[in-house]
Amino acid sequence: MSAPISQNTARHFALIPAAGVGARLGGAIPKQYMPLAGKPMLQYALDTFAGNAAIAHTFIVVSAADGYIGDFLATQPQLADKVTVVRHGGETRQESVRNGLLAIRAHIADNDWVLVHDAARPGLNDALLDRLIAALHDDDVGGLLALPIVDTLKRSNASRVLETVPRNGLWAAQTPQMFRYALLQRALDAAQLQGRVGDITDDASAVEMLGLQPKLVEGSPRNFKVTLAHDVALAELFLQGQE
Ligand SMILES: Nc1ccn([C@@H]2O[C@H](COP(=O)(O)OP(=O)(O)OP(=O)(O)O)[C@@H](O)[C@H]2O)c(=O)n1
Ligand SMILES: C[C@](O)(CO)[C@H](O)COP(=O)(O)O
Repeated sequence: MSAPISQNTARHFALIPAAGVGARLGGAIPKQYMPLAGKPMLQYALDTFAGNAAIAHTFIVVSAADGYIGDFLATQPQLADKVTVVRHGGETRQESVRNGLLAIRAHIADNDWVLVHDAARPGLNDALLDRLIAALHDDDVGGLLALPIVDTLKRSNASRVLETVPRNGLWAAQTPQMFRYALLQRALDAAQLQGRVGDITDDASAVEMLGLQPKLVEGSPRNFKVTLAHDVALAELFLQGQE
C-alpha cells in the first residue's frame, strides 16, 4: 500500500467489517468463513472487489483473536496484493468500522471514497458495485445501496399487531455504504462521543446524525444479508446462479 498522494481524483477503497461471530446463524465457525456453494462466504465479496477496476484496495477488519483469516488468505494467492487484514475488530459492527478507518489512516486521503460492505452479503456483484459508484461519484454526501420495502408492515407487541406502519418512503439498507473517508470518520467519531456507536446498525446512520442525507441507490434482493440459518439455502441459490 502506498501513502496518500496529492490528487484531484478520489480513489475507492473497500472496507469489509468481518469481526462478527454470526450468533443469529449459530454455526460452528464465524459465518464469514462458512462455506456457501463451495466457497467461504467472505470470498465472494473479496472476489467482487478485487475484480472491479474502480477499487484501489480492500481492507478486511477482523477481531484480534481471529484464527481463520490467515489460513483462508493462504488459499487465495491472487488476492495477496489486493487485500490487507486489519486486526482491530470491535464489540459492534460500527466499532469495527471505526477502528478499521483509524488503522488505515496512513494509506488513504480525506477525500477518497470508502465502501463499507458486510462480509455477510455474498451476493454483491459487479453491476451493483458499478451502479453505486456511478450514482455517487459527484455526490456531496455519499450514500448506500438499499431496497424499497414492498411488504405491508406491522408493528407488534409480542405476536399481536399494534398498528400497520405506512411503507411509503421506507427502504431496507444494504451495503456497500459509500462515503468520503474524512466524513465517515468524523461521523463515527461523533457517534462514539455521543455514546451511540454501539446502537446504530449502519454507517449511514452516523452520517445522518450529522444532519446529512445520504443518497439511496437501488440495490438488489440478491444482495441480502445472511443472518439466520434459513438464509443459507437462499444465498446458495443466488450464488449458484439459480435465481
Ligand atoms: N463486532 C462486530 C460485529 C459484526 N461485524 C461484521 O458486520 C457485518 C454485519 O453482519 P451481521 O449479520 O450483523 O454479523 P454478525 O455480527 O456476525 O451476526 P450476529 O449479529 O448474528 O452475531 C458482518 O460482516 C460482521 O462480521 C464486525 O465486523 N464486528
Ligand atoms: C449495515 C447493515 O447491513 C444494514 O442492513 C447491517 O449490517 C445490519 O446489521 P443488523 O444488526 O443485522 O441490522
